[in-house]
Amino acid sequence: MIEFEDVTKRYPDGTVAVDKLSLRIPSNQITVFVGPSGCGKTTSLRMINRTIERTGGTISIDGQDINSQDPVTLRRGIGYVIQNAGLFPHRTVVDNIATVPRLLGWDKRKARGTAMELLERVGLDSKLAGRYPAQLSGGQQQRVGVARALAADPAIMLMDEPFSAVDPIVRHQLQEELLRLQRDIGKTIVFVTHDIDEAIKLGDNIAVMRVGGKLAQFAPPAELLAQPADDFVRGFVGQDRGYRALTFVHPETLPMKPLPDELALQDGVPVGWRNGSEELLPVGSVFQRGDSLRAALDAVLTSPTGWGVVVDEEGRAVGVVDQSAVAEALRS
Ligand SMILES: Nc1ncnc2c1ncn2[C@@H]1O[C@H](COP(=O)(O)OP(=O)(O)OP(=O)(O)O)[C@@H](O)[C@H]1O
Repeated sequence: MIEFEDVTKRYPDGTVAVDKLSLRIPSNQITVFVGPSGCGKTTSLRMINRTIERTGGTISIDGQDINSQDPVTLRRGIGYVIQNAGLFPHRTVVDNIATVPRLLGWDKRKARGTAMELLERVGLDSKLAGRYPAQLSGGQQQRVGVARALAADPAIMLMDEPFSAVDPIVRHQLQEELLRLQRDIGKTIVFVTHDIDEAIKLGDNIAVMRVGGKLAQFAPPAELLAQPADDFVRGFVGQDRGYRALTFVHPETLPMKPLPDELALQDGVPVGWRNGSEELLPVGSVFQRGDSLRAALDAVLTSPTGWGVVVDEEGRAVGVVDQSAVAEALRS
């Protein structure tokens, strides 16, 4: 656990970036700092690895005050990922990833071996190992950044707007990959973003901050959406929080109907809707039994027939739900 107790940062010019911040960041989970520009997110994050020194209060990791540790040693045990990846331009991908293990004194072969494993783990082809950062796409660079931060197997990862500089599709992929990776590695991740949707998607807990470096609310996303602490949080979470909250509703009881004849299948996988002409209409989005009500609603809204298709883990259609069933679930 990382604990902030009355932590303050006053910059030399008098700016109070963080003001008496107290919170507990649980281990092995993703905690997201979110808030408007200038609210002190980055400052809070960087005080954890002491790249910014606090001016008041205490920060401890597993009960030990970080000021009692040598900052260089502290930093080597904490992965750090930033926007635009921050890769060393004159080092190849594999050498970038191997940076911290090499600093820790691992021999070159072992460090490179680990780097190659990590390359695969973050979804990159081993062929990219010998390239330089400028020869990669933005999304690939971010993946290398994540691999580099993971190389020494730190218990903690700090991520400062790591996916902000890539286009929305790549961003979505990187978010999915991070969640997949986290299911395997279970690190204590502290993630900074100004995007509430990203916070809701990734966070086990979300710390909403307001300008002046004050904590407005610390809660799991479902609670934040259902019970914003005040008007500031309500405004920040946005008008459509009711719709977003459906992400956390898992309707176990949506009545499913048998597959209608109009649904065309190929090896059980839905490929389109028949409507009397040669061309099939697109299926729309599909969802699985355990998915959220948001996914079910999306499926019925994007299906040209109003039937949302339910699939199994292999993507094979198992039934459909109709709009009235989803509307009923929304009311309950
Ligand atoms: N070196 C510095 N000297 C003086 N003030 C600073 C310094 N660094 C940051 N600040 C100020 O501290 C406040 C918090 O900055 P910080 O970068 O932590 O905010 P942030 O929430 O991460 O913002 P953004 O989302 O725009 O990156 C801002 O008012 C900023 O101008």
